[in-house]
Amino acid sequence: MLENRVLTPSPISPLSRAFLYTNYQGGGDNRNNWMTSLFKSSPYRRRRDDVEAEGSRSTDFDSADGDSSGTFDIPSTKNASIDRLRRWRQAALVLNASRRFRYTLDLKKEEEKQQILRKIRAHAQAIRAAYLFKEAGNRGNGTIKLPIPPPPEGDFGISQDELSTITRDRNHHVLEEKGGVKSVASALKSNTEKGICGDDADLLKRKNAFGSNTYPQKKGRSFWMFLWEAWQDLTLIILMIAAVASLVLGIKTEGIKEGWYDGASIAFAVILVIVVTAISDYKQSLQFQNLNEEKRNIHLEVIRGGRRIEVSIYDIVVGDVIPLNIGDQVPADGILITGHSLAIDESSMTGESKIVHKNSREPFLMSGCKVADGSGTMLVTGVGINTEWGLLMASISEDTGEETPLQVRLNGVATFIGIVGLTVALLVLIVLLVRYFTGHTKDIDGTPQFKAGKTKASTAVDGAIKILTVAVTIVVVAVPEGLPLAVTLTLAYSMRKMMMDKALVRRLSACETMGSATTICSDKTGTLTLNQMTIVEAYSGGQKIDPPDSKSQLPPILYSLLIEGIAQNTTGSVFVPEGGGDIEISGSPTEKAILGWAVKLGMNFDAVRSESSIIHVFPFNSEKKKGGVALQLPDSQVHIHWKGAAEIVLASCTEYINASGNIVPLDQVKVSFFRNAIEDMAASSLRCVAIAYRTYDMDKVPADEQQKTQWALPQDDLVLLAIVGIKDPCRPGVRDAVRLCQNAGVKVRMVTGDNPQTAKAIALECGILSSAEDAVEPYVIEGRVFRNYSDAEREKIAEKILVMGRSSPNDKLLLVQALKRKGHVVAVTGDGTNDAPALHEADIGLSMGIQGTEVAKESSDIIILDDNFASVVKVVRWGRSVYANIQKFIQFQLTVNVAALVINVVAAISSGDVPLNAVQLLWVNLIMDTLGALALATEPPTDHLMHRNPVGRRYEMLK
Ligand SMILES: Nc1ncnc2c1ncn2[C@@H]1O[C@H](COP(=O)(O)OP(=O)(O)OP(=O)(O)O)[C@@H](O)[C@H]1O
Ligand SMILES: [Ca+2]
Repeated sequence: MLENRVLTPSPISPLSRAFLYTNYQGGGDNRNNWMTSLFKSSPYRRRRDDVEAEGSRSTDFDSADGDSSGTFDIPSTKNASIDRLRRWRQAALVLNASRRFRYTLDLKKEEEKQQILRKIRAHAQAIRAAYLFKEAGNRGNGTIKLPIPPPPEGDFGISQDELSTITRDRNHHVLEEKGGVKSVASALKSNTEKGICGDDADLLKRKNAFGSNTYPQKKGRSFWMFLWEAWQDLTLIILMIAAVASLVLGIKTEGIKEGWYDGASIAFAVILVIVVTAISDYKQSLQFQNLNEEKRNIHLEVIRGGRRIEVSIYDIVVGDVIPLNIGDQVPADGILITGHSLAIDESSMTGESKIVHKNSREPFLMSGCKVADGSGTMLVTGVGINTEWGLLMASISEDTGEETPLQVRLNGVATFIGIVGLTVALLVLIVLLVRYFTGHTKDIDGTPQFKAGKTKASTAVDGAIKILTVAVTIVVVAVPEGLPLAVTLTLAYSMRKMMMDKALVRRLSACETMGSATTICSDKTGTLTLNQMTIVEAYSGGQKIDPPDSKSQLPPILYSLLIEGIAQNTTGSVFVPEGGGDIEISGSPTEKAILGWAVKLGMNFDAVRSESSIIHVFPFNSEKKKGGVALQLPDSQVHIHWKGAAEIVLASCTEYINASGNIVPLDQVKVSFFRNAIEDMAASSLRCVAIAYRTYDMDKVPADEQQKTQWALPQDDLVLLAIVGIKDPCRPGVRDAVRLCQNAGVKVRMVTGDNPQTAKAIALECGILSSAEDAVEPYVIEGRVFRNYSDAEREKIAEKILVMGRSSPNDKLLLVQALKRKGHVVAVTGDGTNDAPALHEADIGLSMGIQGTEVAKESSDIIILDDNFASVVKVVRWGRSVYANIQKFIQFQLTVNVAALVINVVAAISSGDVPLNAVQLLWVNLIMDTLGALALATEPPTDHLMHRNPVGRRYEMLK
């Protein structure tokens, strides 16, 4: 059971408190009903894109070859309509809908969530009050105590109520009255630049005054619920009736001492089945709850005491200053402090997929939304239950309502087998009845059991019931109830094991799909390499700087421009502890490498940053492969700095600063000098970044705030300042992992944003390319070339591509589509926000746990927690073992089922009696279905699995 996450009662506004008092009459339950009716009352319109979003995650279950042939298809597209799923569900003979489809995509729950959201928006205050009330009721153990928190302000200059009015109601007036975001920050004893001081006492004080960023979790279903559900199974109910009948019959015919055996052992068998099923289901629901916990526990950076530290989202407090970057989730309600081209996707909260630009006129940020573009910092003003997100999270229980394609298909198989069993049982029933009533069924001494006119009616009925019990038992044996159980068990087991291997499974179906993957398109940076970057080569002033951090080789004017560009044109930061100690550099690995180099060159980060002010930012993105910033200097000069992929930035340069500090034109000779330098560095697997700048007229800078946000920074006629080569070593073990994949028939392709030469060098290093001779088109291709092909051409060469360099996220998507059209089962890794489409399109999307953005994680099926390619390969292994185990289980089931059925049918027809009686059959079945499932489902994978070719899109389970 999940413990309640709220430790301290969150403070509530006077209004809510008034509400509590006026409504306090009947206790917690009333509140509950009132709330559910509130949630229920609005008519619900389902949004089309919601359905599609889910539909695209579900699979295409229509297949020409039915289940009877034993052939299965991995659906070729994720974009099957949800209706098909529905149809399929209705088509199956459902013995117990609730049990069988527990892990099915739960449309109703989705609808519920949307409704709740809408209601929350309308009744936020009232619902919050109701929650706190219910909480208090629960805590008080029946005796209801009203939560009267200490004065909410504590010793802060502003109350939660006022903060809520500002942020939640988007009230500009109150914000202005309070003196803007800076004054609000100081009222919260925070600082818009340095954040809160963040020691334990401070954090505690904030949690007491404003609550913590947690919400009461809806409790999962109890064990008794699972027991209750497990027992509502048609077969089990029939068996229960059979047990009672047998008990009555037995006692009547053989007396109380001996006659209870049969009935009781049937009953015992049934109880055992129910308990095992319930325990297994319950354990799985706990596992899913843990997984959800894990999924929600996002780690993010906050600025405390001027230094960036990583904390869990649950530890965010009011007053915190949080840097926001593209792909992040807004972790709490807040006000924007500074932002550049910041755009927020509010669709998860408002339901409209609209990107909202945030600036000083529209500074209110809502928890749970995603950063679609740009960057900024925010001041937290509301956490936990005081935000709409918190309320939403508190009101929905997240049961992973998913059934995987394999489960759905195997349900079909189970149904088919069930129908065969039913037919056979009917046959046996008829044969036995006919034999019995025609006097062909004889006792051991040879006298017929039934003689027309002589046998008593009650004896005849007894005889008929016995025959009926045999028939029922045959049905029960034939129906492989254990099959869905086995599949769920296998999936849950491999999911748990994958977790230990650093893969967090977001979608259960990914476990099985991964087993049939035929190709993996992997990122380079961070996945195949360590993502620990350092600058090892540098070119500046028209020459090579050796060693790269020798400041003396740089003319002063070049040095100061370079340092200015690096310090201002970055999303990272440098923290110098006051009392001495190691300098802390934070940011993306590339940024860290460049900042680290500048620090070694003698940069004083804070000092350089205070010398000029930022007018406008063009954030780095993987599409353009460069990022820029416009600076205003004290003398009203404007500098525009660019930093990005070396050959791209170099192409925009017309001048450079030479060794004596003069700006000189970049002639043909110098251009080829720099080009060669880039190629040399790339060939030794270095990532190349160029830094350049230009001056600009202040008059031409748009004065209007609105126009400025649209301003495209001038990006030509640049002056080259430096080109650096960054080393990012290959991960140890990647070479072996790649080889393992190749042996297993899974082709590994590298899709990277880096220079094709760099990509080639790394690909050779980790074995994706076997020799330098292979490193030619089409095996190695540039994103731009691939992009410009027609669909048909792309399809033709896609299979050959091993390395794609200088690719944009869209190229990745094109490659995935082409490969899928060729019939591949494609796994794709990605970390960036714009990798989301490719991750979504792929059969299995894998996102990176460390470097991955929230957006990428949400579009993925599996999160690789350690960003390591070797973990991806482990997932393949586990995926394959899912198939192997289910195959074994089906073989085992069929063997026993067929044997039992054949023996009984033959015997019934030839001798009128069955050699295996109901109790015996039942126990065989019991062991087979439950314990057999337990045993076979949890077989670990063997190395043998990785020497086979992948099953691919078509595979056979029953042969
Ligand atoms: N922060 C940055 N500032 C400026 N340039 C950068 C930055 N990060 C990367 N680059 C440049 O952009 C190029 C590619 O970046 P991109 O984000 O597309 O690839 P990546 O995602 O880092 O690599 P991969 O696709 O292998 O994971 C790099 O080769 C580098 O030259
Ligand atoms: Ca069975």
